[in-house]
Amino acid sequence: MSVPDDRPAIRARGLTRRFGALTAVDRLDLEVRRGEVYGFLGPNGSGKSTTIRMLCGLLLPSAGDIEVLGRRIPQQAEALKRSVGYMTQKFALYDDLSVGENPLFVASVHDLPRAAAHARVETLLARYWLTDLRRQLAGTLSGGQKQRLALAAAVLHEPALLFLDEPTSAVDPQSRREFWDSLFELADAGTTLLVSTHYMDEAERCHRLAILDRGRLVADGSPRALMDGLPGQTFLVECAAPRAAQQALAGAPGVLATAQIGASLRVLAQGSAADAAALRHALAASGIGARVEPTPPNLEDVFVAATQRPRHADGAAA
Ligand SMILES: Nc1ncnc2c1ncn2[C@@H]1O[C@H](COP(=O)(O)OP(=O)(O)OP(=O)(O)O)[C@@H](O)[C@H]1O
Repeated sequence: MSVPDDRPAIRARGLTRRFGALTAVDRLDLEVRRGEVYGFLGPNGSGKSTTIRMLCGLLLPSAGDIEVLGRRIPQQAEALKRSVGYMTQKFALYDDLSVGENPLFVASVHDLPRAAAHARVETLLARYWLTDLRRQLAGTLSGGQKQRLALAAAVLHEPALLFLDEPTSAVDPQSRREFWDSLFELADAGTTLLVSTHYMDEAERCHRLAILDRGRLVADGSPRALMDGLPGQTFLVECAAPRAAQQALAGAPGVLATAQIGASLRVLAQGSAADAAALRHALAASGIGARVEPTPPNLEDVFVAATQRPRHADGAAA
């Protein structure tokens, strides 16, 4: 199905999903352009999977409007089946079918003619480095190999739009990088991708992304725009006791957010209210000697600021 050029691949307005008393997704507005790699970043339970499942037509919204590839969801979800692919962190293929048999089975579900199915499966096994493993049972593959096979199955019917829900959470760093190279190959060929992740380096690779927190969209834009739009100044604090330093700075004037990264601490502070000297002073008052230097903001800072501030604002820590 072709989509008119001027229409986004995904548009959602006021998207909401309640489970009993819990509002898992809260009045979400979203727009994903055609051909872009769009990221969903958020803490555990922030509503990423629930949103993706509603956009795919797998879960009914409690409220709101969704349009995907020009079709209204959930009303026209059936008509979208052929244009959309879906892949989750959980391996959804058959452990006791081989690497070659799994995508052939998926092809039969999509009613692909036999000869075309065989040709397509060969192409995909080669593209995702699975040809030599074709006779191996899927259940015996490594995490990275399983994800490549799952990707092959998800794109078998050449969907215009692919949803990926934390696709790399069970794979090693090198496999994660290779997997993302494959995602960009798909995007270069015109596929729109919406991918949720916990990993900052993956989010940074997206063309644009949305940060979710407790079901709400708390920031969206390109990684660059989000970093440039961060209010205040970021500081790197290096000291022997970063945890104690974090506690000492938590209530200090002008400090918006803090996050311990390895042995150091990143601090987001309001421009005029706190500079390096003021932070050093606040630390010294708690008996902590530290090196404090301004540092360029990164996506982690954006994430911490976006997901910490509302908690301070309304006092409703999850
Ligand atoms: N079927 C369900 N019934 C009741 N509550 C649910 C259901 N599905 C999700 N939730 C709740 O909705 C909230 C959002 O969950 P969701 O899985 O969408 O978050 P997530 O951001 O994908 O989390 P994670 O990163 O851990 O996968 C959570 O509090 C979760 O417990």
